[in-house]
Amino acid sequence: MKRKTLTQYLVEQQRAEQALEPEVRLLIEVVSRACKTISHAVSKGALGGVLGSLESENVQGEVQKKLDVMSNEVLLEANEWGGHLAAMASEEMETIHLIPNRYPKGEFLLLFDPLDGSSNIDVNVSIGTIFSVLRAPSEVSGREVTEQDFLQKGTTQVCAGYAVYGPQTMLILTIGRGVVGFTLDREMGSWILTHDNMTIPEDTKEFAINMSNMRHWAPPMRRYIDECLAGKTGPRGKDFNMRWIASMVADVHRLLVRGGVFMYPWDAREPGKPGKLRLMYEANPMSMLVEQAGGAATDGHQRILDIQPTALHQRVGVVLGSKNEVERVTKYHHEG
Ligand SMILES: O=P(O)(O)OC[C@H]1O[C@](O)(COP(=O)(O)O)[C@@H](O)[C@@H]1O
Ligand SMILES: [Mg+2]
Ligand SMILES: [Mg+2]
Repeated sequence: MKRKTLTQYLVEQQRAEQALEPEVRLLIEVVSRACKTISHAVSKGALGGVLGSLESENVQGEVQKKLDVMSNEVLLEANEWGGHLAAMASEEMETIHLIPNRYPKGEFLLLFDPLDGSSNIDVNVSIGTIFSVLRAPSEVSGREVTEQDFLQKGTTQVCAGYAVYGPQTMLILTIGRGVVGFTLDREMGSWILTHDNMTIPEDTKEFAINMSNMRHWAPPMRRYIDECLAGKTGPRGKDFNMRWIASMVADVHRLLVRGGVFMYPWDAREPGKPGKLRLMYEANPMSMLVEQAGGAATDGHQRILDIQPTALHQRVGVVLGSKNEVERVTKYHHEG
């Protein structure tokens, strides 16, 4: 059986289903090409001179890795001239990146975490790129896009996805009609549709959380994990398994393939911050994918996609994955 390429899938969606605007199709193609370039650099590792850190810090005060900066540049460069975007925003840039005047402008906004899982780069563990596409508000025609234009709820995302650079390089995508996965065929240089309907089972026996933060969690979070750890003889009546890769892309990819619940909750290390992960270019795109796959995503209190952003680099607590587990964690937070 001949498998579909990403281009064939997108053209089909555009033609037969009227589910995809031509500009969004082209935009996805450009992002996917940039991810191929990043994947190539990742696979070269030390041979390509991409390992290690720079002297610089990003806006979040995190030391930048060479690959963080390189991936950011690849995405900016690839998307600048396509004519589909009004502006871009990235984890690695303090403020938004306007499309230079020498290029045509479009009506979409692209947000990305160019390299997710930075702490795993040098140790050869799966990392990725996360992206989200919004429509620029209609009033922007005739004026410059501002940061405010990006501050839209996750429910307004036009599409979202990620590339995971692991044993295989894959691109996982939603255009609001389920979740599909493509595997990079390196010889052909093509993304091939290999996972045509990714779904997350409602129940699971696997959780992902950084347990080293346990003493800092809020009581509802501790309650949930304590109950999981109690296993068969505890209140849940079953044994749980735990995984923590420390690359959100790889952890979310696992639960899109076999279910599970992923959590990076608020903790008391920095009580003023709602969480570690970023709403606009980590939590929102992943929440759209998870919901489209039949799962759920909350910040422990409310649906992530319903949160009204107030800042580009806003952080958020994250609980996402198998629906019944996410609902349980959220219920424990409501009970206090
Ligand atoms: O090291 P920790 O605290 O467990 O954090 C791991 C989390 O941090 C992140 O690496 C943050 O992403 P960046 O690498 O893009 O900053 C997530 O991918 C991951 O879930
Ligand atoms: Mg990240
Ligand atoms: Mg990153």
